[in-house]
Amino acid sequence: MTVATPAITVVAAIIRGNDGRICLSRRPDHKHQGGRWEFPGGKVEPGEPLSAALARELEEELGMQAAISSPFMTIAHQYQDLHVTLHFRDVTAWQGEPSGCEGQQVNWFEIPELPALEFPAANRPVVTAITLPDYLAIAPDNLDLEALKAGIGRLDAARIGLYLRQWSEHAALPEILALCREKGVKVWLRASSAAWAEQLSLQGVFALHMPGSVLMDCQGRPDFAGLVSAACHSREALEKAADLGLDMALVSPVEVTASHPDRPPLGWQQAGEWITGLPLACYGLGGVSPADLETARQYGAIGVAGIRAFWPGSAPVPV
Ligand SMILES: Nc1nc2c([nH]c(=O)n2[C@@H]2O[C@H](COP(=O)(O)OP(=O)(O)OP(=O)(O)O)[C@@H](O)[C@H]2O)c(=O)[nH]1
Ligand SMILES: [Mg+2]
Repeated sequence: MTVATPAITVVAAIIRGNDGRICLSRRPDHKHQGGRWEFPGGKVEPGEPLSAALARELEEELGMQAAISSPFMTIAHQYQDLHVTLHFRDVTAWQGEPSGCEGQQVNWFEIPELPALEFPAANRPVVTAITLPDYLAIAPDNLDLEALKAGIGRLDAARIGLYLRQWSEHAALPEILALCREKGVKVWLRASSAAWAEQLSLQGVFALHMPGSVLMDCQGRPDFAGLVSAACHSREALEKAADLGLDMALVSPVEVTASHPDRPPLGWQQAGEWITGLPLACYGLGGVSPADLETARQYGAIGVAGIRAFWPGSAPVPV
């Protein structure tokens, strides 16, 4: 017999300082998930808008006022004793200096420090998502090596990652990865099979990306030290990616694309219904551009991806 556990809705803040650091607090020992670092926040009251709930919690817990927030990611998680729906929101403007009004420890951390901290189990996907770029550029097919290298040189590495769809078996791959490392560009590399992914020991690959067919054949999370993503065109594929414990998904096609004009698009509404709550950092792909980031966030994706609108052909992409 399964016993229903209580279910709560929580809103939590990703407080981003001007210097790029993130403000976290430590949960008091006696509370649920006590002693772990958390994104400050708390329970949403019935009928309360999420933004108002977050502003209230931040005033109560950290003494900061008029915090303006926007959606980043929603995760539903079943603890042994509690079901939580966590709405994580970005906070970039506020008044007052955050401090521990309830006696809790408060600290600012650099983003690369976050994955090593101890968080509640539900937080793993949002911590990963915070380390990811907002945009993912897919290198166009059939580029020659010089054009690829020139484009890499023009990528704004702080905001755009690079998916190499055609270069996994190319002799110049080590050279390309070395260039990306030098430029600080995070690289997603196509996994041609799950077995291939497991044999991979390339330096400097940030993430493995599995096409939909590879995901369907995959029996477990590939044994790869970096992050793993998958192409998902259905709710079932997203659930499989989540069940395998993957980190990310490229969800497509969100809109009609020039390359597949006959393929019916999902639309953001449908994509959002599939994505919201899953423990995966999702990028919307297909007929989208960098200007769609805010829309993507409204519907539960953390970023947007594509070829034409993202790849810097002869000039940097404005983001
Ligand atoms: N604030 C916050 N809560 C989280 C995070 N991750 C996570 O699983 N939770 C869970 O979500 C719930 C949040 O409730 P809370 O204890 O902060 O609620 P609250 O501020 O309203 O406190 P109160 O019940 O003492 O009034 C807890 O069960 C907590 O374990 C997180 O990053 N931030
Ligand atoms: Mg709280």
